[in-house]
Formats: sequence, C-alpha cells, structure tokens
Amino acid sequence: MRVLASAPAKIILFGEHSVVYGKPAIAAAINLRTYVWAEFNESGAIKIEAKDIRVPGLTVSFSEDEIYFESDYGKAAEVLSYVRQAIELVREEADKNGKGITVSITSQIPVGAGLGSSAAVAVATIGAVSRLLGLELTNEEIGKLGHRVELLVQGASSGIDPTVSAIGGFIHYEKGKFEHLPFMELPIVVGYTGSSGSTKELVAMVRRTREEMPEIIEPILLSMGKIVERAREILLSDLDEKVRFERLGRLMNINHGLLDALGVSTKKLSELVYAARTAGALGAKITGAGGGGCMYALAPEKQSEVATAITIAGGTPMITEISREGLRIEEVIP
Ligand SMILES: Nc1ncnc2c1ncn2[C@@H]1O[C@H](COP(=O)(O)OP(=O)(O)OP(=O)(O)O)[C@@H](O)[C@H]1O
Ligand SMILES: C[C@@](O)(CCO)CC(=O)[O-]
Ligand SMILES: [Mg+2]
Repeated sequence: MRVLASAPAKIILFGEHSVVYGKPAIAAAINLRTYVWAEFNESGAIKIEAKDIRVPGLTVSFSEDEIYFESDYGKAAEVLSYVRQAIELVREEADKNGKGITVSITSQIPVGAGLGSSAAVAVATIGAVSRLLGLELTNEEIGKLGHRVELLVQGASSGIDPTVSAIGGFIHYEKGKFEHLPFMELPIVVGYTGSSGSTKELVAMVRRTREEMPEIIEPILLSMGKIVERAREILLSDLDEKVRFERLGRLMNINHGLLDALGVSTKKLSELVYAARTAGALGAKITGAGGGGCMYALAPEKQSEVATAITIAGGTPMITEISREGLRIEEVIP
C-alpha cells in the first residue's frame, strides 16, 4: 500500500513570537504544498528520502578514478528530525513499531523562510503515515501531533503553524485553541529574501532577551497581542473593505516595528518591507520567525507594483492565494 498526503504552507498575518508566550495570533494557509509518500519496506527501518532539502556538512573528494563522500552525520540527521519525529509519534500511536516505513518528500515551500515548511512536512508526514498504519485521525488531531513534533524538535512552539497547515483557511489562534475567521481573499504579496533563519534559534534568542530584560520585552509582547485583538475586530467588522485594509496595514507596520525591536528582522527583510510600502502597500511586515526568510505586504490594486519593487530591492515576490484546504490525502494505492 502507498499513501500520498499533502499539507500547505502558511503566513502569519499578525502575532508571531508573541504567540509563543500565550498571546493570540492570526494565520492563513497558502497555496504552496509539501507532498509526502509513505509505504512499508522490508528492512524494518525508517527510511526518509527528502528530495529537495540541502544536506549540510557534505564533503566530496575526487581522486583520479574515485569519488569519496563524507558527511557530518549529526547535521544530516538533525535536518530530518521533524520527519523522523513525525513518523515515530505515529508509530507509537498505532502501536506498530515493528514495520519498516519509507517516506519520500517533495516540497514547493522554501525552507527556513517563515512559511511554515517545518509544520507542513510534519503534518503531511503524519497524514500519510497514519493512513498507511490504518489510524483514523481528524485533521485537528493531526495538527496537535504536529505541534508535539515541533515541541520535540524546537523545544518551544506555539502550535499555530501545524494547526493552520492541518486545518487550512484563515484562523485566530490562542493557547492551543483556534477559531476559523470568515474566508476572504487578501490582496497580498509575499517577498522572499532568499536567505533562511532557524525558528528554533530565533525563538531561543527572543527567550534569552526576554529573560535578560523582562520589563522591556514583556510590554512589546503584550502590545503584539493587542495588535492581534484589534486586527481580529477589523476582520470580523462590516467596515468598508478600503477602510479595513487601511487599518490592517497600519497594524502590520506597527507589528513589524515591534518584531524589529525583538531583533528578528534583518537588513534585507526591512529593505523589502520599505520597498513594498514605497510602492503603495498599505502595510508590510515579516511573516514567521524572521532572521531571513519572508515578509508580506497588503497591497490592494498594487500587487504588481509591489512585486516589481520587491524584485528591484533584490527579493523574490510571490503572489499567493489563501488555501481553504489543510492536510489532504491525495492518493491511496492498495
Ligand atoms: N522538504 C523538507 N524535507 C525535510 N525536512 C524539511 C523540509 N522542509 C522543511 N524541513 C525541516 O524544517 C526545517 C526548517 O524549519 P524552521 O521552522 O526553522 O523554518 P520554517 O518552518 O520554514 O519557517 P517558520 O517556522 O518561520 O514558519 C528544516 O531545517 C528541516 O529540518
Ligand atoms: C516564531 C513563531 O511564533 C512562528 C513561526 O512561524 C513560532 C511559533 O509560534 O511556534
Ligand atoms: Mg517552522
């Protein structure tokens, strides 16, 4: 039997980092996906084929007639830890530790770019392997297992990324609980800096700063939570669309400034943010953990101008749509 599952990327509209400290956040699934095939193998081992992930620490030596490969096994194993933990959690749930499983991954989501590649790979793996093992889990339950995977690998995770990847759409999230917001098309442009950041390291860095100067960092986190409350009110209001976007844009700009104050922006991210605003975006901010990766801009009727400005500033624009669907079982071959 072979099973193919897929799970989407996400953007965090408001509230990354503060959500780790129990504040609310708003996120949406987007139409870039990670695909995972799962099947049994005869060896009894877990085998992971990650087709588009770079292996760190690989050295290749060429002599006259031979090629030698050396790899830093620690680093190579670490990069696959989300997938390994996802498979192991499902095997524990299914109480079927004995069978070998091969998992094969292809992904459209840039890695370490704030678009939730870690959550999508964990959720799609759990989806495929749980179906292979005959477990009947809801998407919400799979999102919770995805959260456990992120906690095991990163040490800290709010759970917003695996939740939105599993259930899809547009959500308000707070302390493990989510609420679907009314589905709406948002005129956004995502700008990718081309560099990456590690969520594990960025979350740890914010934690250290908060421990060092709680009286300064706590009010910033509180303020981020208030931004989310206002944004939720605006999204649920019957205000005219133009007014709604203007207000959301202002909140995005404040949220970006606070993320910058936490130290998670980079020169390139801020350049893309300012380029987008100059080209007419109503608001622009980092999305996800930062340290590289992506920003997004809200740009009604200005999406192509903003995309051009992001390109000129050295980034890669992506005009994405919100994905109603979360985890999907694409194929089951008996
Ligand atoms: N296609 C993939 N195959 C295997 N592992 C992947 C894949 N995509 C992502 N990962 C895992 O996720 C890690 C990146 O996760 P990280 O949380 O640091 O960034 P992100 O999820 O892309 O961004 P953010 O958490 O800010 O949304 C990679 O180092 C790798 O371990
Ligand atoms: C930085 C963070 O808030 C969002 C990463 O997309 C981490 C998390 O919520 O787990
Ligand atoms: Mg992640």
